[in-house]
Amino acid sequence: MYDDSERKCHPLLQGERDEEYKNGSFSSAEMATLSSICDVIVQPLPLNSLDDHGNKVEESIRSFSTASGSQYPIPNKVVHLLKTRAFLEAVMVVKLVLTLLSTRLGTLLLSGTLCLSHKWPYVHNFSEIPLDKREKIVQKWFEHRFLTPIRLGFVFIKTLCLLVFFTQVDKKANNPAWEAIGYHVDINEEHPKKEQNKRPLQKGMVEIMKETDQTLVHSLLQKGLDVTEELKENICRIKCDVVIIGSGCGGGVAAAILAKSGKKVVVLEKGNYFTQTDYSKLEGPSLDQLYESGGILPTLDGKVMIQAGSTVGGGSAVNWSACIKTPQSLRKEWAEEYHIKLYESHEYTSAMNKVCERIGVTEKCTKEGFQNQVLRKGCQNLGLKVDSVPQNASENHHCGTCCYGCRSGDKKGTDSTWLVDAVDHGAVIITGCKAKKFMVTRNQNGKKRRKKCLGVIAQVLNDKILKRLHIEAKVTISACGSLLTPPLMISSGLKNPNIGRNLHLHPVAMAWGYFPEGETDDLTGKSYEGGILTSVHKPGSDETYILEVPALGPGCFAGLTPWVSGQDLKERMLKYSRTAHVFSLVKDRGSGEVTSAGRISYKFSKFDNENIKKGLRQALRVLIAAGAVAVGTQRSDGQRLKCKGTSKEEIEEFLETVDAVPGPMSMVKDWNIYCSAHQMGSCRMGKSEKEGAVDENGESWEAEGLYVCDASILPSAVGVNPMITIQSTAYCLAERIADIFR
Ligand SMILES: Cc1cc2nc3c(=O)[nH]c(=O)nc-3n(C[C@H](O)[C@H](O)[C@H](O)COP(=O)(O)OP(=O)(O)OC[C@H]3O[C@@H](n4cnc5c(N)ncnc54)[C@H](O)[C@@H]3O)c2cc1C
Ligand SMILES: CCCCCCCCCCCCCCCC=O
Repeated sequence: MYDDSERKCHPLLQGERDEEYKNGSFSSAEMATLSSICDVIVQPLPLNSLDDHGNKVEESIRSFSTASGSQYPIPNKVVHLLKTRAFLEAVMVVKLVLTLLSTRLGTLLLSGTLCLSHKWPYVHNFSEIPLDKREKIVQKWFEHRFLTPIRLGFVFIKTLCLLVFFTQVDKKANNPAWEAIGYHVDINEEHPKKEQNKRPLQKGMVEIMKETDQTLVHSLLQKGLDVTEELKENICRIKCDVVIIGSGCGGGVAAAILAKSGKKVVVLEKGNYFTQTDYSKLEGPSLDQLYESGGILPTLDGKVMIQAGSTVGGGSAVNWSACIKTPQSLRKEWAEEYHIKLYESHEYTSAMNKVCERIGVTEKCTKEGFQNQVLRKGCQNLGLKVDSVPQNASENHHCGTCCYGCRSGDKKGTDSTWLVDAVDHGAVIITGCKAKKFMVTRNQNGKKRRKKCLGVIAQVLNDKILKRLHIEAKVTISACGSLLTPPLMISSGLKNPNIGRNLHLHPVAMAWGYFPEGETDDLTGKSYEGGILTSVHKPGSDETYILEVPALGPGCFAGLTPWVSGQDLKERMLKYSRTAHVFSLVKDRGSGEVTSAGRISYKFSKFDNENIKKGLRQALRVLIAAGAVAVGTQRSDGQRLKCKGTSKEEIEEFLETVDAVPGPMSMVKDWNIYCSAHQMGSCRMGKSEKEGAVDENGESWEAEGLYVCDASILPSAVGVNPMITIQSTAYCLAERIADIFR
């Protein structure tokens, strides 16, 4: 257990909150209904219901079996997440479900005869119905083929309830369910590598959350910035050569290259700055503080759960360290089909080499974790190619929690590489600072572009500071990532039709396999231990899927697990530490749109569905070949197969039933939720303003002096983990911008 005085992590990453959770716009009746739905999702079971076949049941399992999702503050935290993280329609469908089920008539409408009894008043509210009947009602709605918005409301409640239940922690950073599911987090684990410099970016850092109206200007002046204050308008005006919005893969590289070229660079980052000594390894607080929308970012139809980083270092601070160079075939495609000659140039090859060198890419880790062992063993047993995945970390890096920030300090995100170079050359990073609008005017000389960008207006994310920042710069670079660069450009009045379109997600379908301790001794460790993504199966150039393994903490694992009954969910979670996931990632031809923050629509193409199906079936074959005793998919009906003693024919028969099923909003009985951690293409490069939002130098076709240096400019989906491609592209564009300056 942890003694608070010893706690060594950032308060924001510790998790527990003292203040009461308010219920917002939900009435007490609706809160009672929500609690009774959470009571179904995480269901109190009879004491010996999770018996391990008569063996002595550990006390932790007994208390896990009786635990309920209705326990305070779980429903209240669900409401808090809905209010703070969900898009409007999600809140509306949940509100509709709760309002209806809080009345007898509404419950009758949604539940039919299951809400009737012989006792007065004969028709009951949902929260008054016995648990077994409530479970039947929820099961019915999960497979209801009509009124699918109502089903989506139940799906959102299920996902949030499970995420909260398995990620909430007490003041000692403990969760009562973790012992039962075999999960353990030691937040006080010493850093194997004594960090040389506690906060390597400090000398260039202005952290808005630590400033006040009285201190901000002084802090900015101290960093050598040209700052003037306009008291009447409450504006703090900063002048610099280059302002970069976003400190992730693209922004970090651009900041380093341009600062090194002698330019005064200001980086705006809406997230906060955390270093290895701040990270807690706690899933809940880390999702909340280090991820866009707290890690809860579904597409508008609920079909894809999206994750993107939002902290200093952006995605590179939370990603899984896979460093795969841009495939030669893709470089050829981008050069020939999209006419982006950069990608067939030596300039780009050289940039990739410099990027790999700067972020310390190593070829092969010394020891693989459980899930990567499963992938490797299954591929080898099937005679499939399986490669090691280069990492931007040392070869003996096995922290396993890079997805919550690398506490070992071994992973080389932009926060410990490119941004360090930038501040070493005078760059200033302003955190907790959200760009709201580019300052765009008509271009007087009108030579290059109709408009000209003069800089950016930013909001400080600290309600104790009333000032707004106006940053004037010769060059403005948007590096907000594919989900947020387009909304920023659109809210600044830019109209190029490619802005916010052609969004690619690399959709991921997950398969799982269970490997009981002691039954497959060659597969050691637990699902959440060791290097996250160190092996990959790439079937071949004509295929457009790859197989890899994910990092899933208990909350995300449970949130993605199909819920078929309270008993089944708890039985599945008891197997958490020895359940391996293998995902199939598709180089998508389908695409989506993101024209305002947090509102993402996306459509799978027929081609993508075919490849998802192929990849998912192959993932299941790999899991079976690795020796899983049971395998399954994330399909809503809990699609699975017991493998022991199953014949090849039975396996193939099962695989025939595996498909790329639609999402929860589609009018089908069985649906699936996919995932995405790679977003790209929503402001793609093009050889004309018809074909792209920016030109081959990354400059907006509409506004002179406005550039984009993030994944949004990529012409299409990459097909492999994109970090090297993004950083190398940013490297080339920043060098070109520096040349323009020269
Ligand atoms: C969980 C996860 C695992 C991944 N694993 C890998 C991997 O192993 N290998 C790999 O190659 N790729 C991986 N990726 C993908 C890779 O990290 C991303 O593709 C990459 O980080 C995208 O770079 P970017 O520059 O486009 O944006 P990001 O790196 O996302 O950076 C954008 C930054 O801009 C900030 N921002 C946005 N809007 C504003 C605003 N208005 N004002 C101020 N700041 C703003 C955001 O807070 C964020 O910090 C992973 C991604 C995730 C989420
Ligand atoms: C509340 C449940 C949210 C669950 C989201 C889980 C998202 C996992 C992302 C899986 C995609 C992996 C893509 C490859 C990442 C490495 O490059």
